[in-house]
Amino acid sequence: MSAGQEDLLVMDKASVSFSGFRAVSELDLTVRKGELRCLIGPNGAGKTTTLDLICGKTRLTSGEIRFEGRAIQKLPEHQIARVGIGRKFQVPSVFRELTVRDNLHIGHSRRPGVFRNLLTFGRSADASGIDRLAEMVGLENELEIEAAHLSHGQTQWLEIALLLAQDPTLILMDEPTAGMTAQETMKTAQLFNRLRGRHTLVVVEHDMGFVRDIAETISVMHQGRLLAEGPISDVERNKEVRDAYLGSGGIGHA
Ligand SMILES: Nc1ncnc2c1ncn2[C@@H]1O[C@H](COP(=O)(O)OP(=O)(O)OP(=O)(O)O)[C@@H](O)[C@H]1O
Repeated sequence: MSAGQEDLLVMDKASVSFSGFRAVSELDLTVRKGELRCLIGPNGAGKTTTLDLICGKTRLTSGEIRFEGRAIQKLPEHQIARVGIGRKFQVPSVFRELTVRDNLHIGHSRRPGVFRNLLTFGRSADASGIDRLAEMVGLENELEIEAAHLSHGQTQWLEIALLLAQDPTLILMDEPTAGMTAQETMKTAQLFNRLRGRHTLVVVEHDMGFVRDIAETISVMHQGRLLAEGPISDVERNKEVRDAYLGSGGIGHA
């Protein structure tokens, strides 16, 4: 893909080696502003490592990562977060003993640092912002429930709301539907479709039904490299992708 004004994230021949093993190899990946990009591929393809490289958790061995035109690969992780890249990890970080409303209250403050947020806790509620966030993730009826009593899916949605509260320009998510019921997965697809265009998302997923419901462009990784990229119909037809990942039964059988 050629460089354009709307390119938000550009990985340019990004590589990382662990003790000589190339987990990501000369990866070129361009994500445009407002895009919802799915990253798929077999186990060990380098998908999580790619997210780690973007958010600065893992350092590039060679290559470059540009965000809004600026090279970020040498910035420390907290500064990468500050320039507008947010990552949702699988391990929940919600306050389990607090209600959904109180969790969102803490997350909603734009002031950096949880401790400062705790200091202002209860004094400067932005109720409408909290209600909007809760509605966005489908937790508007759970606002007074303690986070400890939420289902797995609801906890994940609260995590997403806490991330949205930080208003990152680019959101990275690793297997957001892992452990969810079929109904929760469906609701998560609806949520992602609501986020489409408002945020830029890079989502690593194995659940191909979910990918089918949300994806515009899919990037397929295999052995640290980009194997294919394009709309789901193109990716599904690609012989190399079928051989490496999807199998002969098509994308619904991955
Ligand atoms: N810190 C590390 N040290 C050594 N090897 C690593 C490290 N991180 C990842 N790897 C290796 O790099 C390869 C890519 O791993 P990665 O987790 O990125 O794959 P993935 O595509 O996300 O796989 P999965 O779908 O199973 O999560 C794997 O072979 C993994 O063992």
